[in-house]
Amino acid sequence: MNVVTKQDVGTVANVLRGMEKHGQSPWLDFIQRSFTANGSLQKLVDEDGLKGVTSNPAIFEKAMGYGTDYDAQIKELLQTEILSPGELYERLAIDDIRATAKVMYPVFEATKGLDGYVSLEVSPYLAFDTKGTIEEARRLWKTVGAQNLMIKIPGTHDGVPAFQMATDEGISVNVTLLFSLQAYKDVLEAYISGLESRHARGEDISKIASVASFFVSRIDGKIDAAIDKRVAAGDKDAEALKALRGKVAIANAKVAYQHYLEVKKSDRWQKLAAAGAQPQRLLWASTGTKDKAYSDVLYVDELVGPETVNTIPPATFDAFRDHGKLRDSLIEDVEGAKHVMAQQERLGLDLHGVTETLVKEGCASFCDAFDSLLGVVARKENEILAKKLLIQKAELPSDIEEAVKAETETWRKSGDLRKLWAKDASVWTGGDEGKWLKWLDIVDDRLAHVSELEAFASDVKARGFTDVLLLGMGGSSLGPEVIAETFGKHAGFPTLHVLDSTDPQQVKSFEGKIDPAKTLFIVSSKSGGTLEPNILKAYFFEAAKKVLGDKVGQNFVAVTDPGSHMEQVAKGDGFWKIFYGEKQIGGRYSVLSNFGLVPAAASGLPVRSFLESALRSVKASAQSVPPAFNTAFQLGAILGVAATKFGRDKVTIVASPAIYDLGAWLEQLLAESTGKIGRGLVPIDDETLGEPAVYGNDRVFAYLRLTGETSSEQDAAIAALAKAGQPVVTIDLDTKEQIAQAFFHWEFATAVAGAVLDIDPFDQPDVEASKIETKKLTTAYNETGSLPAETAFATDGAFSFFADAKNAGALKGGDTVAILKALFGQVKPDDYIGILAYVERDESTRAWIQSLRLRIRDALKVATAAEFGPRFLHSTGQAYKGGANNGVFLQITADDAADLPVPGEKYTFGVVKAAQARGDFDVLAERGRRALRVHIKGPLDEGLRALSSAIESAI
Ligand SMILES: O=C(CO)[C@@H](O)[C@H](O)[C@H](O)[C@H](O)COP(=O)(O)O
Ligand SMILES: O=C[C@H](O)COP(=O)(O)O
Repeated sequence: MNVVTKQDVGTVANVLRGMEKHGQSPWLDFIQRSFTANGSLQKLVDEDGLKGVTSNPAIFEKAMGYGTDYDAQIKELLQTEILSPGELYERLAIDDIRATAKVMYPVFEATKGLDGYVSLEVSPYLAFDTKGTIEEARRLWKTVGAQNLMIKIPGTHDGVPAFQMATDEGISVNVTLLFSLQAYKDVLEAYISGLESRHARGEDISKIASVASFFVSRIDGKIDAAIDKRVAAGDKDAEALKALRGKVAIANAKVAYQHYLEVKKSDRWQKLAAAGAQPQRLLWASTGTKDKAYSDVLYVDELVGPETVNTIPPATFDAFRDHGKLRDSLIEDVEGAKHVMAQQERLGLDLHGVTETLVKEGCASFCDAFDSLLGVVARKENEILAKKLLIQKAELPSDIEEAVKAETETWRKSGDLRKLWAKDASVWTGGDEGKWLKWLDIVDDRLAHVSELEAFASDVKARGFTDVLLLGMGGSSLGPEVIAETFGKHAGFPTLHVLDSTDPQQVKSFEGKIDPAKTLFIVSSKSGGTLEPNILKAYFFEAAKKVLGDKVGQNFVAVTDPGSHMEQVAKGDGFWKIFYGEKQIGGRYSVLSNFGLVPAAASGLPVRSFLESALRSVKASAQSVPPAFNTAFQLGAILGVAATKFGRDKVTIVASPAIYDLGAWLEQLLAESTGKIGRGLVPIDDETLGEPAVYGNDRVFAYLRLTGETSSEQDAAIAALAKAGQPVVTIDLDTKEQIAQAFFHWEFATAVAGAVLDIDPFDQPDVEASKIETKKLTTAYNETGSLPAETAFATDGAFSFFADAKNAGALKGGDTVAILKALFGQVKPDDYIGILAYVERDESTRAWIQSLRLRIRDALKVATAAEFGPRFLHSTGQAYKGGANNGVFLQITADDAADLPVPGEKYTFGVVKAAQARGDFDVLAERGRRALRVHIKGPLDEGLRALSSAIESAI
């Protein structure tokens, strides 16, 4: 806009100034930071008599989306605050609006509140949301805090009630996106009603200003196009149609203005006017000429009239200054305008339909502009924050990449990410998903209460505990385990151990690691009813009581949901503290709630900065981030699309050695969330990478890479896989602390993948099924003193083989190698093999299972899962039973060298573990899975060695 050139001064500005004499105020449909800052806006006020400014999402997109005007402030804000792109945009926009309001304030004062306004629009995403609109209008009104502000609200069916409420509350509003006479009438009615209700309460109505932004040129754009089409098609009314070209928009505006004049005369209005009310002026918007065949000032020249505003885009402003003409055009030939309106109707141009379409398109195009604006802000934010955020890189074959792009665009158009944040279950199956989404807000919530956790940490330190032993399963143990394994011991704090097994040997080993008198026990169970933490609590409580006597409870802390059985137990047993979880968060999404934070604090992890790191991830996935820029969404879309459209359902998790245990947490999240109703993602964790040749076409590789401590073998293997055309997503963590970000990132991605898979990612129906089977068996044991008898279908030396009738039939029998051959012979390409070992999980068994799985993978070229029972029952077990039937399972049980009693029960830990294995197998069989159980008699290490060599011979 050439407003600052010298020769313009005092010469050609008069036509704009002259508008005032005709009762019309020229406003500017434009905002830009540099334009305000360098005095250009002031110059328009001084020289052209500019009386107001409007903005909209498209205007801010142009202002912020290009150039560097805002970069310095973005950097400055991000240095001290953790903001989402939406929050960042708002801060920038509000500063612009405030600066503009300051420039316009003298006009506001001089015109006694008639002019001098600057408009700020509510988020375009709220155009069909009354509640959201009024809330945002209130918030923006308060935050900007300028008398000469107008909040812009779209005049949609849902916007109008919000506008009425805002008026009633004393907020000045610019109602935008008005195209039809009827919509305008509704808006004026709402304005009057809003003023009336406020006046009836005795409140001042004289300070409220309002304009109704009636869009002009877009009407001609649509109507003219329809005319041209019909004329080209040889319409019989071609001449009459041609005569309407470029006429309907102005006629429509003139007729609307007549309505304004009539209402002003009404008694209703007169009463309000007497009480000091200001009329709601019509504001002509969309007044830039689009059709080059018309005058470039058509929609200014032809709409001049008293008590109106024209918000003019910069180029039109310049053009009007140069060659605009002033006359009272608005009230000229009103009959002619009515005739045009009647003609368009007679000729079937359907102005009604056109205006409805224009409202929808107008809302959609403001959303598009806002998406693009927020995308730019998100990109700038990512560039500035750089390594403070996880950095995700996807290397995808082109067909998957295209499909992910299409999925992204579907989500952008549907606004489903905003629905996800609004906890709208329609994003998934429309079931009760909305009740399980508190994890979206938990980081903010915990940060607000972080001082409680910090106080707990100092108390733990002060009490001088040497160890913390957490007793829990799945969602209650895996997050704490990642924290323990990743961060190790913090100086001055106890060492954190996590016990999630009923294997008697494993329980004993943990008991051996601690001194109960100097140990803080954290009993962790969301439901409070899970068997394992209850019996582990019973065991260690009794053990600790032996040394601590009546004070034993003081060494125990519970983390549980309010009202649970565990809460009662903790109260009854005089636990030192009870920390509560959130009922609206499922176990596997609970790591950033007290379930992860309490053990983290107890072990000395600085929870505040951990949570602040997590908050960065929350903000990076916020509802304001368009899907293309939301990396957690992208991850979820890749996993969902790769599984549903390309048969790549095995998510192979690779993690740098220092953060290796993230995979254990992640496999629960992915498997339990998605593996159900015959579909889902199968996580493959900790399977050392091989040559590209050992993989089929059923995988996606997710590489969690700690940049300072990478493994060159992993890097090379991943590079080779990407080169070979395997889909690879690499997520770089700059610090270990960023596992906090990874937690939220993956939770969000999993929720998205669940939506793509069209499942409920928050239930776990099949985990419950095996819990029920186990319960039946332990109850039977308590009643009869033994587990129900079972018969092996074959035995061979130290091995006995068990299966249901169908599996036993398929495996036939014979010696160990023959049976194993029959089992592995059933494996097809794209299947996976699960080794499910109910033995102590220690270094040597982990090394054993790892080497076995790799031999199987390399021989059969299928994915392998290496799991320990009963731990995996609360994790991947869900997918094995509920997901696709593409798993082949070898369950391993063994005689326990020694057993341990469970205080207060007839059954022992060994019995529980046996019941769990049998319950697990029964459900696998019942779900038609290919499965075999091998039981090892005698010394475990010998049995495992013999089993390995038999498997070696069988594959
Ligand atoms: O509604 C107001 C002012 O109240 C304007 O900012 C309005 O949004 C703009 O005039 C239009 O969006 C511009 O429309 P167009 O020139 O793109 O058709
Ligand atoms: O993943 C959850 C486990 O099944 C444990 O559940 P819980 O925390 O209710 O004891």
